[in-house]
Parts: sequence; structure tokens; C-alpha cells
Amino acid sequence: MAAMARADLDGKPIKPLTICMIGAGGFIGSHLCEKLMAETPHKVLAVDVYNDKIKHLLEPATLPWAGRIQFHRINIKNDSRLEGLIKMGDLTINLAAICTPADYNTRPLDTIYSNFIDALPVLKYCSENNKRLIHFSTCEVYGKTIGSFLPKDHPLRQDPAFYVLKEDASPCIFGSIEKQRWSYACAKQLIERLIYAEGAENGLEFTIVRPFNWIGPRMDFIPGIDGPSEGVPRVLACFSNNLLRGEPLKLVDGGQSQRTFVYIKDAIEAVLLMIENPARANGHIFNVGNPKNEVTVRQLAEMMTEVYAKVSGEPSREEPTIDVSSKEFYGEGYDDSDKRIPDMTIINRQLGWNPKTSLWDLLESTLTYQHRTYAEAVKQATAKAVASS
Ligand SMILES: NC(=O)c1ccc[n+]([C@@H]2O[C@H](COP(=O)([O-])OP(=O)(O)OC[C@H]3O[C@@H](n4cnc5c(N)ncnc54)[C@H](O)[C@@H]3O)[C@@H](O)[C@H]2O)c1
Ligand SMILES: O=C(O)[C@H]1O[C@H](OP(=O)(O)OP(=O)(O)OC[C@H]2O[C@@H](n3ccc(=O)[nH]c3=O)[C@H](O)[C@@H]2O)[C@H](O)[C@@H](O)[C@@H]1O
Repeated sequence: MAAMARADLDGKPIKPLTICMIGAGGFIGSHLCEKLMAETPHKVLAVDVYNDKIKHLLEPATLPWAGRIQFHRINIKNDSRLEGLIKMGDLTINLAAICTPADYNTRPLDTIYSNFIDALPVLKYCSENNKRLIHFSTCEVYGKTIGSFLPKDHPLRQDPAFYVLKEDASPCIFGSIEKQRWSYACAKQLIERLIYAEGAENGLEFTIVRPFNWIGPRMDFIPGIDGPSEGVPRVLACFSNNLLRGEPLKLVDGGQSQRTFVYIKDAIEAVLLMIENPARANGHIFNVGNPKNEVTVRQLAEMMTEVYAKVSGEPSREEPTIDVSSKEFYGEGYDDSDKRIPDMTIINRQLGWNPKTSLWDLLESTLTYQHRTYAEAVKQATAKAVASS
């Protein structure tokens, strides 16, 4: 079988691994499971409380990879089976977390518990059983850029030294404690420090991933269709929902914040390189993003509007966006990262990874998926609501 002939970046054959993947039923987990099943001989013990996004990989039992993926419905907060599953694997990947900004300031306790306390047993079991750990952190650990504290028209704001985010050099700059937006970033930072310390003091083999706005199909949910109607997902799903419903896209505080978006399928290639090249990935923290795909949120809204009109064949609204305040949209305690450009030196040097897909292309494939998956359901839900009003 071609998949069995895989070699690592140093030309050595890759042995089939058993991977305990926690949070495997989420957005990133579903793409990683898909990749592992389709292109590698590795086995996955998929742990999550939900499996809707990986159902197509689990059923029917005649699938070519049946037997290489097993789903375990486990809440890692309180399940004694977790240690056994970690022991069965060669490697643990921890993706489980609350990671939607609308929760950080409104459910800060759940956010901190999920991102710090609930990750503790995973770390403990990996360390005690000498199991390698790939832990998912976030680019939010960088917080705000140094440049954001300079006056708006200060020339140093244009100097990359004041905004490019480097794993081994940039500071973590968060707002005050009342700005509960930072509860997530702070919890992620502390778990990173603990993992790093386990590596330094106890020899834990670890890799920390800092994703920079990975987007694509299956991200989050469409409110009222496959998620709560009052729920607020991340920006891709918020804007997709608005476009599907023919509503204006809401720009928080003018949509001036900047982000770099990377296509999930490009980013998953980086994770696979980490999985299969432990000697190059262990002990490292990796930014994974696409510095070339930078836009303001306003530009993202404009581009998504244009792409959606193309893929759906429906004309866009005359006024495609409206401004909302962050207080109105997210509530008290919201704050924002101003700009996120990942430095790519370390991932380039260690794994030779580079993202490939432009923002336009990744939006075109993602919005084609959104339209195919949700347009009919949104139409039916809207018709039902009109009929019952
Ligand atoms: N998508 C991104 O661009 C991005 C960016 C930065 C960081 N991350 C990090 O990557 C990880 C995965 O993100 P995602 O986008 O796939 O999010 P997601 O919400 O789609 O996936 C997380 C999964 O973890 C599961 N989970 C949460 N708590 C659990 C528990 N107690 N027990 C069992 N399962 C639990 C959820 O059910 C969900 O399926 C998170 O740690 C997130 O902080 C993602
Ligand atoms: O994806 C990442 O790399 C990380 O960043 C995200 O944080 P953020 O980018 O702020 O979250 P989004 O919901 O994707 O919002 C992006 C920007 O769009 C804005 N936005 C969001 C939704 C909306 O309807 N309108 C709008 O203007 C937000 O205010 C923010 O400025 C989340 O914290 C995590 O998933 C993750 O750790």
C-alpha cells in the first residue's frame, strides 16, 4: 500500500502510530482525522463529546479505514477512561477547548477551566507514561502587538519589529483583568508554560501549536441550523450565516482589526509533518498561519460578500455591512487583538512547511461548501418562521 511507504523528512521510514486525539470531533480534529485516514497508516482513538463532524469517517463499517479509527464519547473533565486511552497511544494530540471569543467574557470560568484545568490530567498522564504530546494553544497568547501602543500615525507602526509575532521572542501582551476577553489567552499561556516546564524538568516530549485563524468547511456552526439560534460562532461562521440569510455582515467596532487567515487543509499538512517528524518537532512551539493572507475584518466581509455572490449566483445586498459596537455584539469585557502576522522562521527551518492557498481561493471553496450544506436548510427555517409568525 502506498501509504505504508511513507518516509519522514530525513528519509527514514515512518512506523504506523496510534494517536489518542482529544477534541477529534471538532473543526480541526475532523480535518486531521480525514487526512490521517486517507493518506497514512496511523490509527486514531478519537475522543470527544460529539462526533457529528467525523460521522462520515466512522460509518459505514465498510469504509477502507474502518478499524483504524475508533470513537470514544468521553468528557475529559470527569472520565477515568482517559488515562487508559493515553497509555494505548504512542502520541496524544489535545485539541479540546472552548475557543469562541463570544464565550471568553461571558463564560470566563468555563473558558479558564476548559483551557487550563481540563488540560492538566492530559499533561499529567502524558508525562507520567512517557507519551509524546502535541498540544493546541493559540496565536492569542501574543495578545496585542507592541506597535498598538504607539500613536496611530507613528512611523514605527510600519516596522515589522513592532508587529510580527515570533515564538521565541515576542512578549504576551494582554489587557486588564476586567477585560475578560483575555481569560482564554491567559489560560492557554499558563498551560503552555506548564508543558514547557514538564519538558525542561521531566523530559516530556512535546510540541505546542499556535494556530493563526485556520478556516474552512465545518468550522463552528450556523446559528439556528446546527447550533443554538442565539449562539455567536467565530467570524467565518458569523459572516457565512449573514450571507446565507441575506442579512448585512456585522462589523465589530468598525472591522478595523487585522487577521491572517490560513486554509485548514494547508494547516493540517503542517500538523502531519509534526506528527511524523518528532525529532524535528519535539521541544518546539510553532506558529501556523499564512502571513500573505492579511486583511482587515472589513476587507474580509467585502471579499466574502463578493465570493458568496459568485458561488451562490445570488446578488449581494446594496449595503453589505453594518457597524456594531463590541459591547452590543459581545457584551462587557470584550477586547481585541489588533493585528496577527506570524513569523514563519521556525516552522520553515524545522519542517520546511509553507501555506499555499490564497484568501480568495480558500473563501471560494469554503463558501461553496457553506452554500451547498446550508442554503436549503436556511430557506426552510426562514419559511417556517414566517409561517408561524
Ligand atoms: N480554529 C482555529 O483557527 C484555532 C485557532 C487557535 C487555536 N485553536 C485551538 O485549536 C483547538 C481546536 O480548535 P477547533 O477550531 O477545532 O475548535 P472546536 O470547538 O471545533 O473543537 C474543539 C473540540 O473539543 C471538544 N471538547 C471540548 N471540551 C471537551 C471535553 N471536556 N471533553 C471532550 N471533548 C471536548 C469539543 O466538543 C470540540 O469538538 C482548540 O484548542 C483551540 O483553542 C484553534
Ligand atoms: O482563530 C484563531 O487563531 C484564534 O482567534 C480567534 O479569535 P478571533 O480571531 O478574534 O475570533 P473571530 O471570531 O474569528 O473574530 C475575528 C475578528 O472579527 C470580528 N467579528 C467577528 C464576528 C462578526 O460577526 N463580526 C466581526 O467583526 C471580531 O471582533 C474580531 O475582530 C479565537 O479566539 C480562537 O478560535 C483562536 O484561538
